[in-house]
Amino acid sequence: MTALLSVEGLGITFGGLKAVNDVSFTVRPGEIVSVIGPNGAGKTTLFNMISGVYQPGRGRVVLNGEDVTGMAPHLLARRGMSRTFQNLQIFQSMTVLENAISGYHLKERGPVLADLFNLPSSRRRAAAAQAGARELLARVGLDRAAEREAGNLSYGALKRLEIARALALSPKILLLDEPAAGCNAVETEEIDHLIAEVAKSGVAILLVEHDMKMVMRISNHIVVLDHGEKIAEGDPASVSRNPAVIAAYLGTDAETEAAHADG
Ligand SMILES: Nc1ncnc2c1ncn2[C@@H]1O[C@H](COP(=O)(O)OP(=O)(O)OP(=O)(O)O)[C@@H](O)[C@H]1O
Repeated sequence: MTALLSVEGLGITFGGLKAVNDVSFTVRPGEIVSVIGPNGAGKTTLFNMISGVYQPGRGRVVLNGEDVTGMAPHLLARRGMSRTFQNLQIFQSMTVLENAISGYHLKERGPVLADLFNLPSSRRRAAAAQAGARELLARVGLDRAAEREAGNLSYGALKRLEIARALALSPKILLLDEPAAGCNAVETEEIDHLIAEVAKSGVAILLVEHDMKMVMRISNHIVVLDHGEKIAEGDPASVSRNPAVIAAYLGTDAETEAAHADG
């Protein structure tokens, strides 16, 4: 199957620091690809370039055959790219349902006058958004919490709500920035299942995550960054055995040990 997303030689420099340098990889429909690496490796910066938050200094982002390098997030959303952020972007004082509905408004902005005068077209859009939002809440296991204030949800439930909102855009690819950060083991497992289910439906998933157990469990493919460079990529088993990866996480002693073990 051909790539849905191609990242080609992407790079950016901040005041002389090559935060990301010449990084390339691809993501296919239904595939779960994770980007890992030690703190400061460049994961979030890479995400920000792919999702149009930062303008890359070098390289290209190709989505579904179209060069979308540096394209604004709302234009990427219309082309099928949706993302969540490391810090929750939930409206705490709104209900769970209202939060899910807000995802639809990102996509389906109708004419302002129609909304202002509450015309039938505007009412139809609102009803469709509400029905869609309820379906999404069922999909992420929050249907029974629809009328609750979002601020009263557990952290894991808030993370799932954020994924529901991103799914309202009917993405072809979903970028998840640390979806399990701050979650306990049970909540992480719920998010695991949700991500796997979304991928199974054909949506490509690109993930940045620190929880290594989760990454190893759910990823089809892993890209490893260190100091802005891609130092390895492959399936979970090969990446976890890779001496360069072990060294990046644990220091050079581990690299020496791994080299001895291999030799
Ligand atoms: N806007 C910015 N201006 C200057 N330097 C930046 C900026 N954003 C990131 N950096 C630097 O770029 C490097 C990569 O940072 P980045 O946040 O992408 O790493 P990360 O792998 O996501 O780290 P973490 O795992 O800690 O979230 C770091 O050295 C960071 O200090």
